[in-house]
Amino acid sequence: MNSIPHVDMSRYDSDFEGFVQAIGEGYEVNGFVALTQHGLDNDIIHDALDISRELFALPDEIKKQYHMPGQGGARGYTPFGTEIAKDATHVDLKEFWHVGREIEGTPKYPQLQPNVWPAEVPEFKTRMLSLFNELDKLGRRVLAGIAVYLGEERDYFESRVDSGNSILRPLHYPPIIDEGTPSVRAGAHEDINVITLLVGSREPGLEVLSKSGEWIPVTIIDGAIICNVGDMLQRLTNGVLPSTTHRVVNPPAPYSHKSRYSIPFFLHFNPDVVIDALETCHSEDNPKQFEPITADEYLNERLREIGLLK
Ligand SMILES: O=C(O)CCC(=O)C(=O)O
Ligand SMILES: [Fe+2]
Repeated sequence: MNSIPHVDMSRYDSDFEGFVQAIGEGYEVNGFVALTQHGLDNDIIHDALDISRELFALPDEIKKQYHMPGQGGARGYTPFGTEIAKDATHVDLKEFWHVGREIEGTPKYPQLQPNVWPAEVPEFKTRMLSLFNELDKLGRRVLAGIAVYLGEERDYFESRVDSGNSILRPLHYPPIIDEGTPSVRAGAHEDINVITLLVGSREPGLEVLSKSGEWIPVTIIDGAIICNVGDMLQRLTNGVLPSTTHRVVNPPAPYSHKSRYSIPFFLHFNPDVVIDALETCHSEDNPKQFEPITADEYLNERLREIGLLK
């Protein structure tokens, strides 16, 4: 692999079978693809990135008012130097805000906490929710392709993700002041969730670990959306679709003197979904590698490991 494969999303409507093969094979080999012709309005992406720049430019004292300790960083602000990649020794060089599914009335799952919005940046709410909804829709199309690739019905994931604990994460990596820091912008990790859709930064830094153990810089066509497999989908497929390790390294100058902004959308299962290997993904020769676990239990276990839940 010298970068990640590109998958043309317009084939979803024009050639679904072709789309299924392209996305399934892309994931089986790399765990990472870039989606082109995805139909997502560029203005929605740019408006969300612009407002996240405004948000992170607020003074720390203001941002910290929106930090909700004890909730696993599930909503609102998480300050610089809080998250640490699993098994890492140094914290990541980033701050972020978590937006969850916006729910009207009584939530079906109490695990989905209400959103927290910054009073100082009123448009943050509408812009983030429009990006959340668009990425949620796009993610479900990707999942329909994956379901068919795995020999399941096209709508296999629908009832399992429709009220999921999905998270939109505007991220800010500030300029690197101490060039000798042992920390990196985001230490090597795998995503916890089902799939991740990533919009934003075209600045260098994001790298994925190939099967042969080399770090490959992610280079993509402008406007494409990166989409990768998370640990929950890896468990569901008994490793057939790999959750690929990735990181964001500190770039060389002049990029190191500039902030980096990106917005991943972590698509999650509904909290009560039991993640257990699909029938098509295990056999006598390929026994189950993972114990069944609910999405909610698994999420909490992983949040403890990365320092977001005590
Ligand atoms: O900022 C990026 O490009 C990647 C972020 C990421 O991998 C994460 O937040 O899980
Ligand atoms: Fe990630």
